[in-house]
Amino acid sequence: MSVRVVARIRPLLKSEREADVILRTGSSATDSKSRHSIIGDKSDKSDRKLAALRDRDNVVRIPNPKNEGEEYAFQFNSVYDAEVSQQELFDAEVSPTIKHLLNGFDVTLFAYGVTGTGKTHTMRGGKTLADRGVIPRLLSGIYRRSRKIEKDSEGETTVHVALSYYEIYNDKVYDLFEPPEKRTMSGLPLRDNGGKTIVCGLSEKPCTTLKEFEQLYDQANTNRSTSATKLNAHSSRSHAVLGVKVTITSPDKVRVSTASAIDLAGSEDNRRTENDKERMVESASINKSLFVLAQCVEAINKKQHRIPYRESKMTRILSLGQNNGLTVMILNLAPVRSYQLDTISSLNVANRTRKIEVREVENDPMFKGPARPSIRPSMGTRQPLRALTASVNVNMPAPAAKDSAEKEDGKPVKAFSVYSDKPQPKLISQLRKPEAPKRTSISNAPSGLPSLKTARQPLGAQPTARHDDFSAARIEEMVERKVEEILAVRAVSEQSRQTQVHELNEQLQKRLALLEQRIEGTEDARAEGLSYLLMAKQHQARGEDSSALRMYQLAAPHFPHNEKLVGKIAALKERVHTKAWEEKPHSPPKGRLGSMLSLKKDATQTLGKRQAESHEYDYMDQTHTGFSSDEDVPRPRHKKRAAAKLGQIEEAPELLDNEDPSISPRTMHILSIINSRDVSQIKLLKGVGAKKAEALVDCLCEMDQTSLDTTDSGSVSDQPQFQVNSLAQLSQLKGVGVKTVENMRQGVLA
Ligand SMILES: Nc1ncnc2c1ncn2[C@@H]1O[C@H](COP(=O)(O)OP(=O)(O)OP(=O)(O)O)[C@@H](O)[C@H]1O
Repeated sequence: MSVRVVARIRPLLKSEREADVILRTGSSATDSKSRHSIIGDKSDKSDRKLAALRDRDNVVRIPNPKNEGEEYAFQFNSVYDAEVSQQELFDAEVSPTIKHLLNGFDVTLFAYGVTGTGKTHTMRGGKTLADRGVIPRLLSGIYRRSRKIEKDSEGETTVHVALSYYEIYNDKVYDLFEPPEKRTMSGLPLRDNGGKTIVCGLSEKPCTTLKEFEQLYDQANTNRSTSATKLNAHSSRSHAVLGVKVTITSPDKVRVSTASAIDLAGSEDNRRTENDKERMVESASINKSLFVLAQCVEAINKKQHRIPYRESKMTRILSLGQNNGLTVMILNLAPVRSYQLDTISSLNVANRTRKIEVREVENDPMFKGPARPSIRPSMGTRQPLRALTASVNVNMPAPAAKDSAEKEDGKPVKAFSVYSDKPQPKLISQLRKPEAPKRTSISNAPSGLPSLKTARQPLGAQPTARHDDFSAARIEEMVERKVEEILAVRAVSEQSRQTQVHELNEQLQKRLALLEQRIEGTEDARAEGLSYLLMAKQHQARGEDSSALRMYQLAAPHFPHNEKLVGKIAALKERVHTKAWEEKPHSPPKGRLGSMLSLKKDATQTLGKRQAESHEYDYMDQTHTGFSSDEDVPRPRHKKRAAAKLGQIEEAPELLDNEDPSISPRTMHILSIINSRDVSQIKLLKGVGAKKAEALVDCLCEMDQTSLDTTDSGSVSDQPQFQVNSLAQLSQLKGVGVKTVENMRQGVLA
C-alpha cells in the first residue's frame, strides 16, 4: 500500500485578498465554481462542502509561474478545500485508521507544507470543540473505541494508552513533557531498535482519559518552540511528534501499536520571513530537514540504493517508506499567489510521496504463557539456582514433576537447568509465541479465553513443552544474569583497553622525546658544522690555507657524504703541501699549528683583523653556543699556579701530546697569536700587556731552544720548534696562569 496523500487548502486569512487566489480544485476548467470552492461562499455552503468531499477528481491546479495560461495539475488521494471542517477531514481520513491501530497496525499521520499553510491548525487545531484538530480527535476516537473493546470483552481485554511527545528543534530531540530547563545541550539520542528508530530517555505518560490527555497535551505544547514570524504569528519552530502507544491486553496476548501524529515545521523562504539571526538558524535547520525529506522521497521514487534518512533526525524518525502500517500525509496549502513557488515545490514533494509504498504489516502480538503463581519480589533477594529451579517446578503438575525428577532406575534427574547460548524463546516482557495449532485450539475453544489456563496445564508434562515452564521470575533471572555477565566482560575489556591506551601513550611519548632529541642534536651538530665552514671560508679569503684546511676538516664530520667538501679539503691539502714544498729550501717544516703562525706582523693590521675576527666569533656565539664551552679551558681548581718550569709542563703530557681535534675556533685564534711569538700581537690580548707578552715570547724562545737541543735531527730552522697546542698548556707557561688565559678568552669574546 502506498502512502496516502491528501491535500488541504486553507481559507484566506484576513490579510489575504480574494484576487490573489491561484489554486483551484476539481476537474473543470477555470470556472468560477471551482474558484468558489476555495474561497468559500456562505450561500450554498453545505452543498459545496459535500461536492468538495465527493470531488473524485482530487486534483489541485496551479498556474505555471512563467506562463499564466498554463496550469500544473497534481492528483492526490483526496483534496479538501477551505470549507471542509476539522470534523469532516477527521472523519474522512483519520477515523478509519483508529480501527487499524487497535488491530495492531502502526499509524503515522503527518502534516506537511510551507509555513503558515495550516499544519498546526490541522493537527492540533483550536480550543473550541469544532476547531479541535486531528490529534485530540484521534485520542478521543481511541478512547471511545477502547471502551467499546473493554466493554465487549466484559473486562477480559484492557486497553492502555501511554503518550510520548517530543520536538525536533535545530536537529535535536527534546522531550516536551519535560520543562525546558531540564534540557541538555545535545538533546536526546536516537537508537535503532529492530528497524524502528527510538528516542532514548523519552518519558512515557500513561493517559487514561481524554481530559487527562488534554491537560498533558496543552501543558506540553507550552514547552514547544514557537515564535512569531512575518508569515505566521504562531509559527512552529520545530517538528513535533506525538506518540500514542496503545497496549491491548487480552488473556492470551498483548498487542502494542503506536500512532504517531507529526506536526512538521514549515519550509520558509527567508526573503519573505525577514527572520532575525535566531529565527534564521531555526529556519536553516527546518529547511534542511525538509530538504532531506524531499531527497528521501526522491531517492525512494528512483529506487536508489541509498536513502539519506540519517542526514536529519526528522527523516530518521519519520522513516518514510521503511515504517510498517498506515501512513497518511496531509499536504497543507495556501491558496494565494505569494506562496506560488513554495506551493509548487510542496505539490511536487507530495506527488512523489504518493508513490511511496509502505508495508501494511501489523505488529507481532506477544502471546502470554500460563500464569505463574509468584513473581520474584526484588533483585536484592535473588535466590540461588537450585531454589529457583524448585520454584519453577512449582508450576509443574505434581505427578509430572515427580515423573521427570526420577528415572526408572531410581536416579534423580538433574535438578538444575543448563544455560546455553542457543536461541532462547523471546524474553523480557515479550512472552513466547505459541505454535499455530495451539493458538487455533485456544481461539476455537468454546469456553473462550478463561479456559486457556486449564487447557494449557497438561502441556507442561510434555517433553517439548519444557520451555513453557519458564516463569516470569525465571526469565527475568536469566536476563539479569546474562546482562550482568555481558557488563562484567565489557568492564574487563574496557579496563584492559584503557591500560593498553595508557601504555601506548607512554611509548608514544618516549618515542616523541627521542625524536625531538635526535632532531635537536642534528640541528646543533649542523649549526656547529656551518660555523666551521664559515670560519674556513674566512681563513681562505685571507689566504690562510692551513687554517682554512683545518676548519674544513673540523666541519667534515658534520656533513658526511658531502663530496663537495671532501673535494675542497683534498684541493686545499694539495695546495698547502705544494706551498710547504715551495717554501722548504727557505724554511723548515712548521709545527703542529703550522700556518697559524703566518699572521701578519703589522700591528695595526693585526689589530683590525683581530677585531674583525672577534666580531665573527660573536656571530658564532649567537648561532652556536657550543663554542663557549671549550673543552680545553682549564678549570681553576687551586690557587696554586702552574710552575713556569719546562719540567712541570711534562706533568700534563696528555695536553701536549693529544691535540684535541674538537679545539674551538676561539682557542685556535688565541693559540695562533701566541705561537706567532709576535709581542705586538700578544700584548693586545686582554690582560696581557707588553711586559707579559715579552716574557711569554722569551719563554717560548727558550722552549724552542730546548726542543732544538733535544732533537737529534741537526737541522737548523728559523721557524719556532715549540708550539702551544691548548689553553691548558698555555696556562702553564711562565708568567701566564689560568686567570690570564680566561682573560684572553674573554677578550676574544668581548
Ligand atoms: N482550515 C483552516 N481554517 C481556518 N483557519 C486556518 C485553517 N488553516 C490555517 N488557518 C489559519 O492560518 C494560520 C496559520 O496556520 P498554522 O499556524 O496552522 O500554520 P502552520 O502551517 O502550522 O505554520 P508554521 O509552519 O509556521 O507553524 C493560523 O492563523 C490558522 O488559524
